[in-house]
Amino acid sequence: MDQTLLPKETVFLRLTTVEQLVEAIQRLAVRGAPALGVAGALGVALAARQHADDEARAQAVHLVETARPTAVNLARGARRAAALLPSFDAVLEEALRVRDEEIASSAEMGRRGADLVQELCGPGVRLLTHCNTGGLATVVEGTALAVVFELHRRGALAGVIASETRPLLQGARLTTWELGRAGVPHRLAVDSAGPFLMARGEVDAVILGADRICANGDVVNKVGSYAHALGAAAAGIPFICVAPESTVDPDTPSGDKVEIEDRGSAEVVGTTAPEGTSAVNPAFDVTPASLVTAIVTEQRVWRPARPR
Ligand SMILES: CSC[C@@H](O)[C@@H](O)C(=O)COP(=O)(O)O
Repeated sequence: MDQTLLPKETVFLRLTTVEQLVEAIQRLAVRGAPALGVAGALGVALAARQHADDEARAQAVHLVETARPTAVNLARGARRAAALLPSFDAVLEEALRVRDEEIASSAEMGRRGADLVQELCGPGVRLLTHCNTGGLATVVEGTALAVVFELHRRGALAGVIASETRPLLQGARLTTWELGRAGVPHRLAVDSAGPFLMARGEVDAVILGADRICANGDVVNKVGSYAHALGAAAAGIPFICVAPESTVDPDTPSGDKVEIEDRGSAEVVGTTAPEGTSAVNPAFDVTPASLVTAIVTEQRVWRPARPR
């Protein structure tokens, strides 16, 4: 589904070449870390079908792997599938396995995360989430939103505040769309309202996803996450990250080693600032492990802020 057109239009994309896939990833028609992992693996299947020549195929795989730099899932999914080249059938099978694993992980994260939120916050919980972490960003259900949906099914959720997520509004456009379809009570807030709403006692926990979790527990996620983490710490409420093991990157020791995608001026300046204004536009930020109450994966609940 072309995520840039939501919520106004639901248009399905049929991507048949590596170049089309890379373009869709770069303009965020396909986005979200686990979904990028699946897309990366499927992209290698496209490369296998498109190119008989080893060098051309390797170049196509490189294009897929590096389409966006921050979410570890993309390169990881592509490399996993590429290990089975040149067989198209074997690569496709592996790509579909990546997809199926993400579906299974979402279900398990939903259960584990909901148990944790209920343990930390009790009944009738009010959550704040950032960016979009539902089925659009994964395959089905999601990461942080899988927890939200599970809490809703359990009758344990009072409501969700979705923060807009400037500048591309994944929260305002996509999270509200997914919450609305699932019948989850929600309200939209501008990003900068988050810490104040927490200070005013309107939020019991912050819950969001990740694009990369470093070996020390630093969480790299959509820009704005760090401000919510600071707000949560000041308000004394939990800050919970939900992400599959495929987003945990033991090879990156800490957040300062991660390449943060800068998406350039145009999408920030838009039509509001004077023509010619240049912008700084990091798409992600780093929340230090010391501010993270818990990281929930399909396998464990990791509390990186606690001394080991
Ligand atoms: C389950 S997705 C978690 C993250 O990938 C999500 O929070 C995020 O930051 C996505 O960024 P995006 O730039 O929209 O791809």
